[in-house]
Amino acid sequence: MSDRKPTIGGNWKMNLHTGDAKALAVGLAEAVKTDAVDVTVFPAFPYLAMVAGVFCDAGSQIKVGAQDFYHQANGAYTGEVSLSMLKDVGVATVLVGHSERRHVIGETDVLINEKVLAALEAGFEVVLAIGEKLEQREAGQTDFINYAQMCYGLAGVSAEQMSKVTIAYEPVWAIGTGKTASPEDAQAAHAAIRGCLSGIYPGTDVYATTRIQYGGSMKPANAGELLAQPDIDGGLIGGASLKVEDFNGIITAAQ
Ligand SMILES: O=C(CO)COP(=O)(O)O
Repeated sequence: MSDRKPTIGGNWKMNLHTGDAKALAVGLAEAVKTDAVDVTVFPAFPYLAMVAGVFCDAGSQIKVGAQDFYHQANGAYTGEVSLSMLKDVGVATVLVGHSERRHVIGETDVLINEKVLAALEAGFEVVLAIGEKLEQREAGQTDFINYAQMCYGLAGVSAEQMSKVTIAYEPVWAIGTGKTASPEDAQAAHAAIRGCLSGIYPGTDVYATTRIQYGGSMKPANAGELLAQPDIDGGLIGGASLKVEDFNGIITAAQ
């Protein structure tokens, strides 16, 4: 067991509306009482303020994060949301580089890096998601892809700023598919990611202090084994974060 505090995120993706988002937030505020795990949920933009308000009113420790943002301060960027707007509605954490933004929306490594730098500059906590596609795994490129996505994503990020960064390792083939990386495979990838961090930040303790979450079909039934691995410090959960019982089951497994 490392002394890194476990961190569990719930990525609600493009799911839920006012009624069920509120019910989920209220249910989580009632159910999640632990201080032993950092818990953050990532609702869709229209519900950020409402969910933050529910947690604030309930005195809950659960934090609210945004699934995306634009890195420019303001101006003519139709459809985009800035970091200062997010701060304004109680958001202090942002997700960057999720595979759905990389591979469905088409975000590049350059844009991902600009977002990471802007968010850290603005004082946000950043969850940088990385992970290989199935064909890359089958070609034996898992560690290389993770290394490359981290090198691009973290370019210009100082060792000091890394205290605000969490890495989320999400093998693309495991997301929403019901296929989870085995605890041994996930541990091997996480250990390699930690090795990359020691290469990117030589002579520092960044490799030891940075938290690395696993994401990809994590559920209460498999969370215990995954979270017991020495280099897995938490989870980034999609489907199972949409039900209080399932999400809280994973949080309980992380304690
Ligand atoms: O993409 C994920 C979290 O960001 C994982 O999604 P699932 O838990 O639904 O596989």
